[in-house]
This record gives sequence, C-alpha cells and structure tokens, in this order.
Amino acid sequence: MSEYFFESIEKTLETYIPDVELKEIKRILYGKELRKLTLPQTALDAALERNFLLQGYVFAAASEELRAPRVVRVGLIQNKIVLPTDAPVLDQITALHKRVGEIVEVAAICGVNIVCFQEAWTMPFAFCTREREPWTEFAESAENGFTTRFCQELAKKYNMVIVSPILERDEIHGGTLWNTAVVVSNSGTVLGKSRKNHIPRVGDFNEASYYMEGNTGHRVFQTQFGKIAVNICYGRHHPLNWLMYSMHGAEIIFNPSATVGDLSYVTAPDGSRSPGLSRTQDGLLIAELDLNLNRQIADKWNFKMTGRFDLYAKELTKAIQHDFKPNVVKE
Ligand SMILES: NC(=O)NCCC(=O)O
Repeated sequence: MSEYFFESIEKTLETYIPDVELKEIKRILYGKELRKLTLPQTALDAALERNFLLQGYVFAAASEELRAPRVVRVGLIQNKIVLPTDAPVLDQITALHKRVGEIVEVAAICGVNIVCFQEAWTMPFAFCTREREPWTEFAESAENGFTTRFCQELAKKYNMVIVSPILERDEIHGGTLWNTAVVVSNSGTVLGKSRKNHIPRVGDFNEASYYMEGNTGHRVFQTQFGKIAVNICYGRHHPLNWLMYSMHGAEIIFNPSATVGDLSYVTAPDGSRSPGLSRTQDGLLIAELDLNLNRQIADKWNFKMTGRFDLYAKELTKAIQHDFKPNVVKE
C-alpha cells in the first residue's frame, strides 16, 4: 500500500463532501466564503514550474463615503529546507535564500506589497532538538547579517516590505541569541526588529535554551502599506500579546511560525479566514485586504470602548504580586 500523506483540511473536504454541504461547512469554518483572487497566468505558471502552491483570497470591506478603500496585498511563504541538515551551514542558508527568492519573485508578479517568511526561515527548525551545534551558527545580525542584506536587495528590487524572521545574534550584547523578525522597508532600509516575546516550554518545543525572551515590547512598524507588527509563533497563544500590538496601532499582525500543524492562514477582524496551504508542500498564500475593515469592525463591536482596560490594568497589577489574594467568596 502506498504511503498516505494528509495534505490539507480543504483538500479532504473538497474531495469527499458534496457541493451543497461543502458551502455550509465552509461558511461555518471560514466565517464567509472569500472570493478567490484572480492571479496573473504568468505567476500561476511560474508557481507550477517552481513546484509550490499559489493561492489568493480577497478580504473586502464595505465602501465608505469619506474614506477611500485602503487595499494592500500581503503574502505568506511556507517552505521546506532545501539541503540536508548536515550540509555546510552557509550552503544551507544560501540554498534557502535562492528558494525563497524565487517565490518572492512570483509574489512580486502578483502585486504583493508586504511578504512574511516563516519563523527562523534560514535554517532547519532545530529548536526542538536541544542540540547546540551547528544550529547556533545559523544566527546572524539583524541589522547587517547576510540574510538581512539579501532581503534588502529583494525589497528594493520588488518595492516590497519584507518580514524576515531569523535567529539573531546580538553582538552588542555579548553575542546573545534572540528569535527576531527583521522588518525591511520597501525602500530597502531596515526599519527595525521585533523579538519573540513568549518562548514555548511545551514538551520538546522547549526553546528556552536557544534564545531569550524578547525585550522589544509590542513594536509596530509604520510602512507605506500600513502599520504592521509581528507576533512570532508561540506568542499567538497569549491573547494579551495580540491586544498589545493592537493597542500600539497595528493594522496587520503577522504570526510567522514553525510548528506541528497546518496553520498558515489569514484571518480578518470579522472572524472570517482563508483556507490554509498544504501541510506538505511549499507555498505562497496571498491575501488582498481592505484595511478599512479594521475600523468598520471596531465600530460595530466596540471592543476598545467596552474593554475596561483600566479595570484589568489594576487587577493585573495586584494579581502579579507574590502575596496576591484571589477574590474568591467562600461560605
Ligand atoms: N516555534 C514555536 O514557537 N512553536 C510553538 C508551537 C506553536 O505555537 O504552534
């Protein structure tokens, strides 16, 4: 019997569920059925030839009288490693640059304005091995490392903002390691970096000995295409982490990850989401977003107005004290 590979939830649903039920299932799973983005034939051909999936969806917003639509295209790239993990370190990094570079070229044909690579994209996902060498050798300077310079070239060439999550070596602070997303402006300038705030300590996903807890807070980057933030991987399980990026004004929050599931998707403030890519193949997922949807949904649900943040700020300040007494009423 040939080996069975689970490709994606969507593929399985589309293969086995009749159309009428499928429509309803998709509505429940995705909030609403998103329109597929019409992509240029040259891009579709190039993706086929370069052996990666290419999909695109549109997250529309209602038209407004006083504001023009603020449409931006974002791209998310997922990719396998190219060379075996015992190949020379620089060869592994260079091969990944080449692979991701050819996907970015297709993103450019599709008019992507901001592209985000996966967590620690220049290396095999080694953080769950607990080995030191050679993995720490993949760490680079966020400001002028080999990979950042590569991204600066791409950003300039394609007029695209690039979110490049790497293992960072910070020479200014004694060569310490961090899990960092470098944000490169479409001008090619390094806008800055944002470090992973929460480190998983989940069984073998114990990354604490590889890098330190981030100290860049909830930084938001003002780009030509909108205000963006990066909540790296495990940080997604911490609702306050999302909240704080939003408090600082983020309009798009990227969540680059290296994990065990099929989790690469795009979701909008109205709760709708795109399908994910394949669990086994490289891919580029594009979403066309009208950023006006952010305020429309904020006005509809009033979460910021009803959030009672003052109340929580006071309660949390008390709750973190060592002598905190939980507010429990007993008979
Ligand atoms: N890399 C990482 O943070 N993995 C944690 C697992 C997850 O958040 O899915």
